[in-house]
Amino acid sequence: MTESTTLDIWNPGWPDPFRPTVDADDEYADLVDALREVQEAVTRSLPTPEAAAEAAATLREVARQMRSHEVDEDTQIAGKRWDIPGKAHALAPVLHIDTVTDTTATGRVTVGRFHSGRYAMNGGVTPLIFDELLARLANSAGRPWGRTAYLNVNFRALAPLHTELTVTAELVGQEGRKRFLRGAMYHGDILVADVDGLWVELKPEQTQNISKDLEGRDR
Ligand SMILES: CCCCC/C=C\C/C=C\C/C=C\C/C=C\CCCC(=O)SCCNC(=O)CCNC(=O)[C@H](O)C(C)(C)COP(=O)(O)OP(=O)(O)OC[C@H]1O[C@@H](n2cnc3c(N)ncnc32)[C@H](O)[C@@H]1OP(=O)(O)O
Repeated sequence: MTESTTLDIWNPGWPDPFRPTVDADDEYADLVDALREVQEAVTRSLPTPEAAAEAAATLREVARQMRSHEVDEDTQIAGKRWDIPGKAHALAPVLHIDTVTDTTATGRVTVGRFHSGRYAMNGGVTPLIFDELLARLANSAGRPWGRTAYLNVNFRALAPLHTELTVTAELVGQEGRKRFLRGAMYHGDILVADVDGLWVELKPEQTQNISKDLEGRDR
């Protein structure tokens, strides 16, 4: 094994982003945690053909079970649990939102190899994290719902895996329906990425499909 491949073999001392704190009796959140664990474990593995075939059959069986509980998008839980990091959506990195004021928000995120480019966070994942925190701020403090119009992300340094990163967001201006936000991601003192984003307040006819999604939103 080369030195580079040993760098990212699972280390029990790393923070574990795949098991966020949820109530033990919160079965749905636990299901999504389990799915995150599968995503990470599959990503990290090189199973034998037999083991791969066995795992594929097991996963297809789980998919079959879940299809028997299928609901429409208004009713699904994935992505709508505002009360837990990652909102119970297995693709989204588990972002812990610590503070949201009228004009600022902060959070923490740790990603593993599922979200890796190569030994660092994939460049498509960074905007997902910014979108989550900046959107939460853009739409907080009683502001009517707005939609992301742009997110201009600058990648300043590699974002390490298995390491807690801090994320900040700030509302820097408002002009009519437009809300301008800025955000940054840090590894310790190192600026990893920053972002400029625009949220545009929706017109009444644009909100028809989302009112149900907003139920349970804390702010
Ligand atoms: C994969 C991981 C997933 C994790 C998922 C987790 C959860 C998800 C699940 C459930 C979610 C739960 C709740 C969420 C509920 C709903 C919301 C989700 C929202 C999104 O996830 S969203 C996705 C990305 N988002 C889009 O899909 C936007 C597509 N787009 C549009 O919907 C329109 O485009 C819109 C509305 C943005 C504007 O359209 P409009 O017609 O209302 O606005 P209009 O033209 O009047 O412009 C007004 C003024 O904004 C300026 N302006 C507009 N756009 C600009 C731009 N790009 N650059 C510079 N300026 C711009 C104009 O220049 C004008 O400026 P001025 O007034 O000064 O002239």
